[in-house]
Amino acid sequence: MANSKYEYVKSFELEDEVMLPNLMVVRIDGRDFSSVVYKMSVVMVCSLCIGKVFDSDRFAQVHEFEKPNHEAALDLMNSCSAAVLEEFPDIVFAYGYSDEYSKIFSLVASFFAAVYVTKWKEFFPEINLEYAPSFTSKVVTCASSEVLQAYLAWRQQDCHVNNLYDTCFWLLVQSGKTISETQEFLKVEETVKHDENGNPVKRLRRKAVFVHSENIAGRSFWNNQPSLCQDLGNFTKDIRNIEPDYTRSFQFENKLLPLTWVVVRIDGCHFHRFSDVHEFEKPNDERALKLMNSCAVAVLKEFEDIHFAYGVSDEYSFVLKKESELYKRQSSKIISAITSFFTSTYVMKWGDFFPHKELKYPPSFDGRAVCYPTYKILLDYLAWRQVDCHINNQYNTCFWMLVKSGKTKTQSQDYLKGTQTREKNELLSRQFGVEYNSLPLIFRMGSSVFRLKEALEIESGVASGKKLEGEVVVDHCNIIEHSFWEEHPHILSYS
Ligand SMILES: Nc1nc2c(ncn2[C@@H]2O[C@H](COP(=O)(O)OP(=O)(O)OP(=O)(O)O)[C@@H](O)[C@H]2O)c(=O)[nH]1
Ligand SMILES: [Mg+2]
Ligand SMILES: [Mg+2]
Repeated sequence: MANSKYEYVKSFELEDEVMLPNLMVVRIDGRDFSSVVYKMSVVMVCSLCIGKVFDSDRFAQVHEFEKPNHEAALDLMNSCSAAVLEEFPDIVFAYGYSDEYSKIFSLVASFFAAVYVTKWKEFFPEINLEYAPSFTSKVVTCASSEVLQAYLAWRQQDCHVNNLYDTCFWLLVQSGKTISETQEFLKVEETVKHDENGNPVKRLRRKAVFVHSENIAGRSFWNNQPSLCQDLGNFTKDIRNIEPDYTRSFQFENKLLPLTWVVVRIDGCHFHRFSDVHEFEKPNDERALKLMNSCAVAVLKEFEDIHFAYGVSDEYSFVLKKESELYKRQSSKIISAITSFFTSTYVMKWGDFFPHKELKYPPSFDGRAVCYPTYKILLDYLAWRQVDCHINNQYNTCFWMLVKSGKTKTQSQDYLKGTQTREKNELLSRQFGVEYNSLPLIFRMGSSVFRLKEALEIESGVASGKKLEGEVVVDHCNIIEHSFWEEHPHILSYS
């Protein structure tokens, strides 16, 4: 597809790969409640130290959890962890083993949040889930099994310190390996994704196994688990003291450059499949877009420092004010909190937008954060996204019109190859009687979300009303032209 003059903004997206032989530990810190250990390409272990479920007691209080441990709450967390592990062949497939790690940890937090909301009723049939839970996550890299051992010992120590000594441990059992009798073993081949031509891609989906151990970092436990030893390495000795250098590296947090505009862009994982399974209208499903918008509004209400958001298709970009000190600018926390909050809201609001459609499986989104040093580059970034929206929408509108008129997908693709904007508009008008510019703005412009500076009278359809100052609104304006920004200086430039 055509490049635009705004494409240069892509160069601000820095790579953040973890190289072999590092092991990746993804810790979902729903404020210290669980951790998932990955090997580069395969999730091998998920260790779950049960601590406080949420940072503040608010969530526990609102939902009347018993103290100190509410069994159903812990069971729900366990169940979500198992779901993460079982989901993993799919994630591995999608991201390969040297993809950006922000994608991986954000995806895990997002999926975890979606499963949490989905399973809530199973564990709390009597209690309403009052608001969207969110989780933070980060990656810890371990250069060897010795460091991993220290990491596990450190987490378990923390668990003991918190007086919550019950440590649960999940293993992924590899196919064909001997396993101890106590472990349940299941080998199921399932469709985990569809390729570009819609053909199912099958992989082995491995079942998580649940065991308890007093000391997950001990040789006696670890070395007796063939799947762990083989995939992650043996523990050669028991450790008494954890190297302070290791502990420091576990606590390291990446920070985003100060005084730059931070954009967190989230994108639906495999939404091609998700929209097929849920029979979204093609090329645009207004309800699906409005559900996305409503989640973005919730994000702006939850995170004051986000001043603007722009969404199209299955993605949303959230712009934080330059001076933001959210989570001390720790990128993993910012990315995972926003992504998981968006996802759990998506699941909670699904029924409002699709009252007659069941949510077939929990969706997930990945997130990344990019810093833009100047206001001009930030506006170019937003323009880049809106140009993309325009190009894709125009192409997709033509493509689906051709398909609906009887052409095959390949014929339609060939027909559109190399065509320019004007030719596509002519095609729509001549062959299908559709004036591109009369299509709904939400499809052509995408959606912008921001707070109002002044109270406003609005009229939308039959409903008219007054919007209050500071209220979060959704608009479908042209953000490429600078006139929008000049008319709304409060949104970004004067934050
Ligand atoms: N039918 C329909 N499909 C949509 C709509 N919005 C998004 N999609 C689908 O979601 C996809 C989003 O594109 P991508 O984000 O590039 O692709 P993806 O399948 O999500 O794959 P990854 O993002 O790489 O995980 C589109 O290609 C569509 O297939 C919609 O309103 N209607
Ligand atoms: Mg996507
Ligand atoms: Mg997308």
